[in-house]
Amino acid sequence: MLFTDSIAALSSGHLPSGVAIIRISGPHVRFALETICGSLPQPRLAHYGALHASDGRVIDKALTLFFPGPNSFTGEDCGEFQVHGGRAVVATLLAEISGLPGFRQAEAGEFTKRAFLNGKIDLLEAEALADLVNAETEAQRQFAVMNSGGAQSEFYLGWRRRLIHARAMIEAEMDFADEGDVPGSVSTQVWRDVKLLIEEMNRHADGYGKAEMIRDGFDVVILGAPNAGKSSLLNALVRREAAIVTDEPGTTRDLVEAVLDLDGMKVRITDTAGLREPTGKVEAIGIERARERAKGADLIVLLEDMTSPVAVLDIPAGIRNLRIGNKLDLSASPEDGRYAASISTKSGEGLDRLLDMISAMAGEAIGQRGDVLPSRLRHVELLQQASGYLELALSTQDLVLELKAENLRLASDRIGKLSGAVDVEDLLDVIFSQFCIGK
Ligand SMILES: Nc1nc2c(ncn2[C@@H]2O[C@H](COP(=O)(O)OP(=O)(O)OP(=O)(O)O)[C@@H](O)[C@H]2O)c(=O)[nH]1
Ligand SMILES: [K+]
Ligand SMILES: [Mg+2]
Repeated sequence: MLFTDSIAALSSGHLPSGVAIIRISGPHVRFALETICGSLPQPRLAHYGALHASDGRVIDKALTLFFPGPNSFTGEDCGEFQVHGGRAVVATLLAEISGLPGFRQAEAGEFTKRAFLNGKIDLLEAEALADLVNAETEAQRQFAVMNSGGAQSEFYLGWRRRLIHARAMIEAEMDFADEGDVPGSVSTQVWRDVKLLIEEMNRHADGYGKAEMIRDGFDVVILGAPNAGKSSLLNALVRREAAIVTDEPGTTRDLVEAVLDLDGMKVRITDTAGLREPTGKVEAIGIERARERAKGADLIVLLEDMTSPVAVLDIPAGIRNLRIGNKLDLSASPEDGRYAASISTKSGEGLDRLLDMISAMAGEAIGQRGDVLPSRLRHVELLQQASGYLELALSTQDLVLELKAENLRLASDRIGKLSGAVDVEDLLDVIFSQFCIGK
């Protein structure tokens, strides 16, 4: 695909910064570089020199790079100005570029969109690039870098090949059938593989929860009676005063959430109102929120003050929990078998052990690093549709081969939409608008 206009944007972060990178792409890039640098830099070699405005003023001395298409990120001619990251420098240069014929400011994700439309990357790789830009933890980075390198694409391509093969076999069988000679063993093998594919697709789609956990975090909710030390625990784990602590029971009313990077995994910790018979409206709502919030947790930490234990036992079913004893510094009998761990938020004793336990549980829930997982709800929906068509292909009456073949085609079409190999025009705006400007 050829675009007739050229785009420009600041691709580096907030200003002022040491260096700012302004990126341009499109058919007018050569002209822009010649005009602003005085001459076209050697392809892919940094050129150092003054950048000039149209009235002859020097804008800055900068490094300029030229990446001729099609061997560039977008597949078009691309350029990069690495200037000093002052607001006025960037504003002047951007205004200068925008004033050149054919240029306009890029929209969010437009460089990546052009890369996709020019066949440089597929849709899964584009989505993974967005994830890479947004990655905050090591697990997120590893997941994104693996997929931006094509791991997810290759995985689905394998399925698509098997489906195309199955369809070819069935269509061949249809031709044989006209001649009254049906090689039954071939089709038995094909349907066996289709059945296997359905299982593989469903299992893979189930992995979305793990991808969500990598992106949104492993969700830990602290529950316990008033004054158990829940807010103190949250503060100790995240090492800042995220929640108010007092010796007054019923201090915390609302949910207080903080995020932790634990061994490269994002972990969300939520402090809640102490559970008891509420003494007023606000506390009643707070306790209701605590109970609601706990239902969606990946792990509940049940905290008890060991010097006056009040066990909270009516926790939501089916969610893992750790019963933890607090105020070890005041406790006479620290080796209490009721608790998975004994801690003191005051002295810090036992906190590392608790963090190790949470980390192990998060690691187990997230699964092996390097697993290929569906990373968007879009993927899960297409996978479910594909496996639905395969179910239909299996269940359609044996003799209607045309129907079976059509359902195989629809399934492989859905898998093709994952990478954008099959028409996805309607999706593009949704996907690329989630990017930042300049990417
Ligand atoms: N000695 C000792 N005191 C603690 C410890 N942890 C918390 N406390 C104290 O216990 C009191 C209650 O602590 P909070 O963290 O507010 O307890 P909470 O469970 O959040 O209480 P609510 O929000 O009212 O439900 C405060 O006075 C804390 O300083 C501990 O490990 N040792
Ligand atoms: K309190
Ligand atoms: Mg509290």
